[in-house]
This record gives sequence, C-alpha cells and structure tokens, in this order.
Amino acid sequence: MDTLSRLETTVKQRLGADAGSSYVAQLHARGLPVMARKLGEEAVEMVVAALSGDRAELVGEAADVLFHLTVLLAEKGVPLAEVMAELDRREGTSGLDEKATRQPENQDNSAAGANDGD
Ligand SMILES: N=c1c2ncn([C@@H]3O[C@H](COP(=O)(O)OP(=O)(O)OP(=O)(O)O)[C@@H](O)[C@H]3O)c2ncn1[C@@H]1O[C@H](COP(=O)(O)O)[C@@H](O)[C@H]1O
Repeated sequence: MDTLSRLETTVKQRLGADAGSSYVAQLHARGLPVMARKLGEEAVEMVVAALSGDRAELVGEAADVLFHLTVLLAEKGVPLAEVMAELDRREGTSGLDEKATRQPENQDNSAAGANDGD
C-alpha cells in the first residue's frame, strides 16, 4: 500500500474518533467549511513557499496540502482511487489540446478581449 493510501485509511478511521485524541476527528467535528478553509490556507502557504521559501519548506507545505486534501476527500466520501482514475483518464491528453476543445469558453474570452495566458 502506498503512502497516500495508508494515510487515507488512517484518516477514514480517525474521522469517527474522539476529537480529544485526534486532529482529524477535531477537523470532522469543526465541519466541512473549516476543512475546506484549512486546505485553502495550506495551499496558499505552499504557494508562498514555492515562491520565496527553501526546498524543505516547500516539501513541508506540500505534505500539509496532501494531508488536508486527503481529509477533505474522506469527509466528502470521495476515494483517492476516484481521483487517480480521473488522472488516468486524462493521461496522454495534452492540456493545450483539452483547452482548445472548450469552444464556448474560448469564444466568450475572445469576445471580451480577455487572455490571461493560462
Ligand atoms: N499527516 C498528518 C498531518 N500533517 C499535518 N497535520 C496537522 O495539521 C495541523 C495543521 O497545523 P496548522 O498550524 O496549519 O494549524 P493550527 O493552527 O495548528 O490548527 P487549526 O486550529 O488552524 O486547525 C497540525 O496540528 C499538524 O500536526 C497532520 N496531522 C495528522 N497527519 C496524519 O494523520 C494521522 C492521524 O492523525 P490524528 O487524527 O491526529 O490521530 C497521523 O498519524 C498522520 O499520519
């Protein structure tokens, strides 16, 4: 079993644990909005580390993001395997090719003269 799968198994067990002895249970007790906010905060911290931190900071913040993402998905009942399957489905399709198939969105952008380069 790989690291993320083991973490997912632990997190699913801890969601129903005593909030006094488990951070995951504490997040569950605080509710989905708090979990979502924590994930957003960790993502911002990871971005800051990528832009101005050192390698160790980036690794630490990336681990926080993966942990809080795992908690959020478990709370929502979405297995990591489902996310992996979505990535598998996308495998081999260039992001540029996929973006070019979004015709209505592209037309809207050109009508507004918007092009953020993403
Ligand atoms: N990987 C992690 C992990 N990464 C980060 N964290 C915790 O995430 C919290 C986030 O810290 P922050 O400083 O961002 O937030 P805070 O201000 O302390 O807390 P908030 O009040 O804002 O939520 C810290 O308490 C970290 O210890 C983690 N807590 C648990 N795990 C894994 O989850 C398992 C189950 O943990 P428990 O549920 O605590 O048993 C553990 O065995 C680990 O494998």
